[in-house]
Amino acid sequence: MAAELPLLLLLILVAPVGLLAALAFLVRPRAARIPLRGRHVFITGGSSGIGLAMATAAAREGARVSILARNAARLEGARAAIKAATEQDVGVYAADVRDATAVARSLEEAGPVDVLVCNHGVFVAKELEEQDMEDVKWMVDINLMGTFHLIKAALPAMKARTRETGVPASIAIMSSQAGQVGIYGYTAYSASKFALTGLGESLQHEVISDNIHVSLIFPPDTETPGLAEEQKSRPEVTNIIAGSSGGMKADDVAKKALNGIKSGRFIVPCNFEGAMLAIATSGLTPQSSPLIAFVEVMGAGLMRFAALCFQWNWFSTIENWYAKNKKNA
Ligand SMILES: NC(=O)C1=CN([C@@H]2O[C@H](COP(=O)(O)OP(=O)(O)OC[C@H]3O[C@@H](n4cnc5c(N)ncnc54)[C@H](OP(=O)(O)O)[C@@H]3O)[C@@H](O)[C@H]2O)C=CC1
Ligand SMILES: CCCCCCCCCCCCCCCC(=O)[C@@H](N)CO
Repeated sequence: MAAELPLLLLLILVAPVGLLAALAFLVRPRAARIPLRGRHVFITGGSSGIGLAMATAAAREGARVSILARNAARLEGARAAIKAATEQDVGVYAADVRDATAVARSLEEAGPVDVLVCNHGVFVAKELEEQDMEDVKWMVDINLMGTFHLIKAALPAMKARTRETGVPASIAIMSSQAGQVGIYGYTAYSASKFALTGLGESLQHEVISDNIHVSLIFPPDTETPGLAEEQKSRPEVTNIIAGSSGGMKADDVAKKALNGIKSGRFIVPCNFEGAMLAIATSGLTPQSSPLIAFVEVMGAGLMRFAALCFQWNWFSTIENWYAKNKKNA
């Protein structure tokens, strides 16, 4: 036994190092640094909440920032706020992401983009039975189809630009933790956000040869005008389950998002629960960091167990709430 002890210690030490070395060789796409200074960052939904926080932070880092949203007055308000905070002037484009022609026209006017942030998004939480099909379609049209319109319009010039400069570019897509796990009240919203993962994974394969990195960002509940509006009518059960992940401020989400973009991360979690969710849902997602890949490989079983505990808790919440409110009596 005593003779085997050094051997055992060696194995315990060597195995992880060997795994890490294997992962350093394996992980794809290769890690990249995507600078912001002096580059054109185009942010949809940049007039409010997370988008406005990202636009402000990017301007502060010396990027040339353009923002797109529908409401022209709110856009001008955002432009003035960013000017006051950073002394930088941003370009504003009034368009609805559902209108492919208007989106293309805005991108044409704004000029080639280095970092495209598809952040626009709408959400109304309701049980599907209570939700009108118009609202379902509205969320899918804006959150999913709008993102398609943007990427289709921006991609040709982005590719030409990376070919010309050799500097990597980024397409970032704002998802949500409700895009990693379906929860009560979010059938339509979750569907629109889960779909963005399929879009992003496939797109990353298609654009990697052009030195373009895709990032999917997964925030928890974040203090924004959008959340304040949502909370006026969000089902109580949704509030409780969404509370499993700690709320954040828009500025902190913006910082996490921009750091993820700059380091070319495919999956960008924003808080501790988000990091756990990312491991639990890592599946076949691209991964450029050997260290995070190591945590994913080692943590998989444990995170599955944690996930089952969360589901147990959520189903208990639902059961108790229905028992108390006699919904099915
Ligand atoms: N806040 C939260 O709790 C969370 C938010 N998210 C996601 O983050 C993103 C931003 O959310 P948040 O900051 O809260 O949102 P806000 O509601 O505060 O802002 C939404 C922005 O999107 C724009 N927008 C909405 N619809 C359209 C459209 N059809 N065409 C163009 N622009 C549009 C709005 O401008 P206008 O209305 O003038 O068009 C506004 O600038 C969304 O994708 C959301 O799903 C993810 C997780 C949590
Ligand atoms: C294995 C470990 C599991 C870790 C914990 C999981 C916690 C999940 C909570 C999901 C919260 C969803 C919030 C959606 C916010 C949003 O998008 C709306 N505000 C609309 O914008």
